[in-house]
Amino acid sequence: MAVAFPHFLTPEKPPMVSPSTSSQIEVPPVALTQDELKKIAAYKAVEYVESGMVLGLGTGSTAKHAVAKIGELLHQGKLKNIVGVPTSKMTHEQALSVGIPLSDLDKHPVLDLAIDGADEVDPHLNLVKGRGGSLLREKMVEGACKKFIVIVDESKLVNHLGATGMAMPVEIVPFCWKFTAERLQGLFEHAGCVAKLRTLNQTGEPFVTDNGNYIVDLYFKSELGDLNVASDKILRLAGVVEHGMFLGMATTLIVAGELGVCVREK
Ligand SMILES: O=C[C@H](O)[C@H](O)[C@H](O)COP(=O)(O)O
Repeated sequence: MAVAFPHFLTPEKPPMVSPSTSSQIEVPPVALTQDELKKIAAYKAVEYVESGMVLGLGTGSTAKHAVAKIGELLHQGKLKNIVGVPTSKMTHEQALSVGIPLSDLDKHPVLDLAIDGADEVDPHLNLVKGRGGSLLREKMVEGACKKFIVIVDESKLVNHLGATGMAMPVEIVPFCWKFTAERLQGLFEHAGCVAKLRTLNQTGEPFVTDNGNYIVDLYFKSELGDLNVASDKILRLAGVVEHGMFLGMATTLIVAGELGVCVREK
């Protein structure tokens, strides 16, 4: 499945020393860092960007590499007439700083392509997103795109969403958040769910999203079961704004790993 690294990335991967010049000692390549893998996936996704496109600009430590590369290509004149719709305040700032003209869903209700990272990706290209605090704007923007490319390093691949003991984020309104958190936990008692309000490390104050809401992270001890059923149950709860399961939305997955970069269309 893995394919060779594209030529523009080879400088990032130290060359093997040829046996003929190294007295038969082969020096193994230095392992790439997680950030280098994220950059490889992001740059691969940017190859899909064409002049004139309206782009959904993702959020996070992987998506930021794509935003930076798009800005660089615009600056070099290799891309023209790009309009970006950012999925967070942070991406809005970054996109402006690298010179990407911005718009929103009111002016551009249909987008050509979105590129964004994810916290988990399952074999059906379902995603968990929002561990960095963004999910609502991402879901709105990426749901309006004709093509949605997810970019990850291989550590994000899982067999089942939410089965790793990691957070499944749910954005809720601040009003009576304890009540909502308890009801969320109660929905998934069968899966040993524990619901925790996300707080800031320094102050212990609630983390506040770009939309002025709170996030409750759900932790499961066993498998969640049918994801669409779980999604419906969460969304039916008054007080919930959105959750971080992105089901059936991604059209393309780009994974970077030690063996290379792999592209999978849905
Ligand atoms: O809340 C953050 C977003 O959903 C990110 O896209 C997601 O958390 C992946 O972020 P990163 O690329 O930093 O791992």
